[in-house]
Amino acid sequence: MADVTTPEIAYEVRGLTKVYGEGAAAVHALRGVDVDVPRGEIVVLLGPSGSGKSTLLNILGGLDRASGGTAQFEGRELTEMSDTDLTRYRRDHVGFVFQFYNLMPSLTAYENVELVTEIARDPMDPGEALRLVGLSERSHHFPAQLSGGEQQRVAIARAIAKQPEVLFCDEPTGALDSTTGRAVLEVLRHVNEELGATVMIVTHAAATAQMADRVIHFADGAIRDVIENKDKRAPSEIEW
Ligand SMILES: Nc1ncnc2c1ncn2[C@@H]1O[C@H](COP(=O)(O)OP(=O)(O)OP(=O)(O)O)[C@@H](O)[C@H]1O
Repeated sequence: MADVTTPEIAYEVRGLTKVYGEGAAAVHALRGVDVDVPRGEIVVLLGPSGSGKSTLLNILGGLDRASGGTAQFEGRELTEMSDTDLTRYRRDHVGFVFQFYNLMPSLTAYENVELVTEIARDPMDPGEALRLVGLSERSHHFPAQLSGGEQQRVAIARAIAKQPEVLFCDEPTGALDSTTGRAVLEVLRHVNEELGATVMIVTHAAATAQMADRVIHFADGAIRDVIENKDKRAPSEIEW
């Protein structure tokens, strides 16, 4: 039975700002962002280049720090955490997938995943992570022997192997053709359903919004609107 005390909101963000640089060179990447991210949802962030999507993702993922405002993860204030606590938060609770896969070329798919499971608090078996992304057959291949889509699936396996509550994906299909990109999105949907992980995806591929529970539109460092998607589709049904 579900724990009734478990908060249903993964992230509660209020008045979040981020300024890079100072004085005349200052860039206001976030100008006061308010948003709630419910647990277990697929959330897609859309908006023009430079509108602040990655900045928000990086702050929520503990890779960067806000300049002002608050951001709570399940009731814990990220903006007030020490560097040590933020590192622990990153290690124990969140996984990242980027446009470029950042795999170790000298290690097999299995070993790339294992690298993370060796230091994780409650990891799944690397073989299980690779099975979840449909790559059991290629476990012992090196990155150079895998296609772009397969390499991205290894990167996803590596990110989910530590069983994160949240999976952050920044342009996960940016380097892939639409068919391969769709297969990678299918893996993300599978991860969301199988592990119950909240999945946040920054993308320029606006059609990705069709698979989201919630779509956040950014413009000029702020959220323009948040739309609940009542007609959520499987990636295989997305119209590009
Ligand atoms: N480390 C940094 N130093 C200085 N400015 C930065 C830094 N990171 C981001 N910015 C600036 O902050 C603004 C928001 O950038 P961000 O990467 O969040 O936008 P984005 O919406 O994700 O864009 P894209 O879709 O192109 O990835 C941009 O003007 C960017 O140039």
